[in-house]
Amino acid sequence: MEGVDHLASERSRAQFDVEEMKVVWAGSRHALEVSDRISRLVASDPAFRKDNRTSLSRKELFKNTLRKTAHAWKRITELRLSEEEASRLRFYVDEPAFTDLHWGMFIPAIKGQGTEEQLQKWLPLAYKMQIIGCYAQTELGHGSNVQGLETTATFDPQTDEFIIHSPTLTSSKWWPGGLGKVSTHAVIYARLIIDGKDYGVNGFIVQLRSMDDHLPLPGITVGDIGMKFGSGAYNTMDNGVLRFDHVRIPRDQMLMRVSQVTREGKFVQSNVPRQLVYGTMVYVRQTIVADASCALSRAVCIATRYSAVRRQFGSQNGGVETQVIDYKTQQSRLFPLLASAYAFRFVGEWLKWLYTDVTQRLQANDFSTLPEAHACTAGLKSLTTSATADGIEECRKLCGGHGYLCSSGLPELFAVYVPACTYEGDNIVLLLQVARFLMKTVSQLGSGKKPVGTTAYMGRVDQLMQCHCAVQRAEDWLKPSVILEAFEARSARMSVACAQNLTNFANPEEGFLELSADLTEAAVAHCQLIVVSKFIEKLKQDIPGKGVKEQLEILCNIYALFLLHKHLGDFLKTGCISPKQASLANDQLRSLYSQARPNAIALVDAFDYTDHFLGSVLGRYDGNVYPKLYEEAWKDPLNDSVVPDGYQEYIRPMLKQQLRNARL
Ligand SMILES: CCCCCCCC/C=C\CCCCC/C=C/C(=O)SCCNC(=O)CCNC(=O)[C@H](O)C(C)(C)COP(=O)(O)OP(=O)(O)OC[C@H]1O[C@@H](n2cnc3c(N)ncnc32)[C@H](O)[C@@H]1OP(=O)(O)O
Ligand SMILES: Cc1cc2nc3c(=O)[nH]c(=O)nc-3n(C[C@H](O)[C@H](O)[C@H](O)COP(=O)(O)OP(=O)(O)OC[C@H]3O[C@@H](n4cnc5c(N)ncnc54)[C@H](O)[C@@H]3O)c2cc1C
Repeated sequence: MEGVDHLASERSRAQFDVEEMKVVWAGSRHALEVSDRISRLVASDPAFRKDNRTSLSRKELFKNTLRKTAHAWKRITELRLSEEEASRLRFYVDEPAFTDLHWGMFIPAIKGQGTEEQLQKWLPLAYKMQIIGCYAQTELGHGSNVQGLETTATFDPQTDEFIIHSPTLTSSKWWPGGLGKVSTHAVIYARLIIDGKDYGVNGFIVQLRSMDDHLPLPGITVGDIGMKFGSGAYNTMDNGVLRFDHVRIPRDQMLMRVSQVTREGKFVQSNVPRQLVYGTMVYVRQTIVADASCALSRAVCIATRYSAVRRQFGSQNGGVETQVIDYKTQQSRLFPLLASAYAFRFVGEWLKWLYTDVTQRLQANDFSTLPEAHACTAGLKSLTTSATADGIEECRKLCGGHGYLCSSGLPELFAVYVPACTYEGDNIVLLLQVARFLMKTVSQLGSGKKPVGTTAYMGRVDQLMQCHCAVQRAEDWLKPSVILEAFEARSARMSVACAQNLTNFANPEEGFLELSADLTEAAVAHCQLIVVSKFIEKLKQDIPGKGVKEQLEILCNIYALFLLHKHLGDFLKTGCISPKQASLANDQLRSLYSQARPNAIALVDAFDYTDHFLGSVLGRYDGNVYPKLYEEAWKDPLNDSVVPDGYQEYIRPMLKQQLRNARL
């Protein structure tokens, strides 16, 4: 029934002020106003339709993306949207495109690694999209091992130029988004060679295509690397391959904030750490954490609404059947994901603050917090993207068979999202960075150097190695101090155990390789502690609105106790809690699911997603699922004709053959 809200009774059960929760989710009243206005603007513009995406060929899909990005840019300029509004518009258009890399990596790379003169020259062009750029770091042979990149930038003192060259097949740039067909320019990463000496990997701005006819400039070979996972999905993006044959660029196109090359060919290292060459990755990893909460909340919104609509079993005497959301198994799979979406939102907010703080410190030549910022962005990127990718797939299963239909929105969401576990650093490689940071922290404990920030708890290692969890009744698990102590003790004990095991190896690097699986588990424990503690910190703030804080407390406890349940082996093995306390935690978790149940629909409404953005028949705001599923099926191109194309060639002869055989 059109116009009827099938979820109205669910909404009426909510025990909190949804409008105020929307403000908490958005981050501020202003952010909510902008998001709400821009999402409706996109949803009401037919140029941003996306319901036919999965049935287009690659070429049609790509051209469609070009059309949408051009239309988006037209609207941004016509309406004179601010940077914040423009970025919300691109987000709600919801189609991976070269613009993600232009705004998300090319511009930040120049901003972070360019000198003042370079910013003045390149940024105005990039902001007006008079040039389009990408971030070309990864090569066919090396992605994770950035030090292993092979592209060379050799200084020629005769002409005051760098010669950019791809010496081997494996040195071909491979993967950069926006490179294949669109970008006119790239920030490329290459080994700096002066007078035969290798000064390591640095960034260079290189023009790739003519500004007149878009043809590759001499010495440049460039193209798309081919179809990727899933129909539609990430195939809107032109991930590319790029080779250089002795391409010359002026010396002032090396990004020179971190290191410089003088006219005479002298290499000069600034007083900033070399690791700032990796700064763009720190920035993007931070944005990816915030994005994880968006992708997960979207899947959870679809699965929650559908779980309230869907009914199976349980009817007596012809009465209505049970809503699947009322099954405890459904709740125990769905509600931790709902809680995770909120948890990732808040840790993303905090990480943004951390990134801003480290950036300000760097400007004042204070580099002390850079290692922590690197560890936090790397670790949280890894943790949240892995959980989100798994969570989207779980949401598909929570929707039963219908979740497998493209019209559920979940297959495409999964296909677009899952590479987040790989890009911007493979998740295991990033956890190993966190583990290195933790091992360094543990090794310095006796030296009098006090750990700070997210490792401050390690300063209480003696107490954490011995403490006993105080839980006696299930409700004791609701105390934030109890939860924090259990997570801190688990993390500290796992790190210390790894550090002790490492001392059994004569060569520490060999030991690190041998113990790397344990080390990644210690890193996960540390990162989960960060997420739990930032959720708890968030709840210490003044949060207005009837019942809003109470709901967030329930979600925070669900998130923490779900992790405890999932990683029970860690907690028991390290002796942080007893089997009896584990069982009490489980009792408490069940009770929390019952408390979340009446609020579930309102908690996903608080994400404030339009039906256009969700792109899901199952997740419709009005819950009118079945008629729309039925309608959608008839729109499939296969249903354009009643008898399928191919009947005459293949089906009919087969049937006739069977008939002949039967007569014989
Ligand atoms: C783009 C817009 C994004 C918006 C997001 C919103 C929505 C997104 C949706 C769609 C868009 C998707 C776009 C995807 C785009 C993808 C882009 C890419 O993938 S770009 C390529 C990324 N590549 C990587 O991440 C490579 C991974 N490898 C590395 O980072 C490193 O090289 C390494 C693994 C860390 C290197 O390890 P190694 O041991 O060899 O280190 P060294 O180089 O020797 O360095 C040692 C010391 O330096 C410290 N370090 C390392 N990295 C950093 C850093 N980034 N910052 C600070 N410090 C760092 C390291 O810890 C060592 O320190 P010490 O131990 O010596 O103290
Ligand atoms: C959709 C997508 C978009 C991308 N966009 C860009 C872009 O715009 N620009 C760009 O420059 N790059 C881009 N990339 C490349 C991306 O950054 C790399 O693919 C990524 O960093 C992983 O590197 P790799 O491919 O070399 O993986 P590998 O390192 O080869 O990983 C293969 C396996 O080896 C394991 N492994 C590797 N090293 C270690 C180790 N030290 N210890 C234990 N295990 C290890 C990994 O865990 C993984 O299981 C993109 C990739 C994708 C998929």
